[in-house]
Amino acid sequence: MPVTDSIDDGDDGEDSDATRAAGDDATAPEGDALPVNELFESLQGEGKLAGTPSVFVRTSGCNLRCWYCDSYHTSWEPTHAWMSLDDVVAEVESFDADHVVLTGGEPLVHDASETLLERLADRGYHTTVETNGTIAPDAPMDLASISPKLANSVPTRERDPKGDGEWADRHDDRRIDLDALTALVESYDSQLKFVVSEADDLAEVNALVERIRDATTATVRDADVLLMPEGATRERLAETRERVADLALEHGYRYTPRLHVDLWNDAPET
Ligand SMILES: C[S@@+](CC[C@H](N)C(=O)[O-])C[C@H]1O[C@@H](n2cnc3c(N)ncnc32)[C@H](O)[C@@H]1O
Ligand SMILES: Nc1nc2[nH]cc(C(=O)O)c2c(=O)[nH]1
Ligand code: SF4
Ligand SMILES: [Mg+2]
Repeated sequence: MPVTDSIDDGDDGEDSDATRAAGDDATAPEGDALPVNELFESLQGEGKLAGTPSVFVRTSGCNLRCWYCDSYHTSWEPTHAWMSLDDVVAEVESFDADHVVLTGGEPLVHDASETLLERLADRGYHTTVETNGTIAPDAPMDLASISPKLANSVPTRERDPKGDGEWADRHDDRRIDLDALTALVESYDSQLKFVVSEADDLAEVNALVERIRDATTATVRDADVLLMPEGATRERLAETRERVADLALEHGYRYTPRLHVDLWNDAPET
């Protein structure tokens, strides 16, 4: 019997866009497997571990639609090949790096991501999960790299890469889940990595950090709050990064570069 596609955009029964765009590869195989958009070795470009040689496993499928998403083919038009977890682990092991970054898309929409994290932990890898913070998993990870989405991410009609604004309300309703954020910061070593475009974004960053602090007994230090300039290309980063660095200084948060964009612009597998 064919196995139902498990790419989940978070909609019960409404994942047909993700499924169709993936073509023949859309059908999940039997057994533990993930829809993988790309798997490569690079330097971690973002966050506390920036500069660390790492293997990146990028899954396809997301429950949000940030207008600026730099991984368009995992969210707006997901493409992938299904890989068994055996093959994912074997490919990870073919590289020298001892750090693995599980990203997407939103990797935590897939149950198999939890199994993959267990298998990587068993093999002694340091794992980072890049997540939008709307889903709290039950799996080992060494760093939860949480990127809660601000209002500046909403794909309004003017900003929607597909032009119709169809996702705006759904994205806005889903982008902040305080319970998931609280569970993540309580369960894991974590960083909160906000994509910032304008000075006005900081009021929302400050308010959300305070809400998270009020909701948890875990300590969220200013040094765990990172401001990352919005920009998928060198050209766009040249417009945002100095402003965002100044905002980090002003508010006492950390600034994180996007090393991979500085080095390799928007090339795939970097
Ligand atoms: C493609 S996302 C995948 C993981 C997860 N869905 C998330 O959003 O955290 C990886 C990282 O890239 C960031 N990102 C995506 N597009 C960006 C852009 N245009 N400028 C800056 N950061 C961006 C996200 O905020 C996240 O930290
Ligand atoms: N080099 C590099 N570092 C990254 N850190 C987080 C990334 C991501 O897309 O999640 C990423 C990425 O795409 N490339
Ligand atoms: S949550 Fe992450 S993968 Fe999903 S659309 Fe936003 S940036 Fe892209
Ligand atoms: Mg990236």
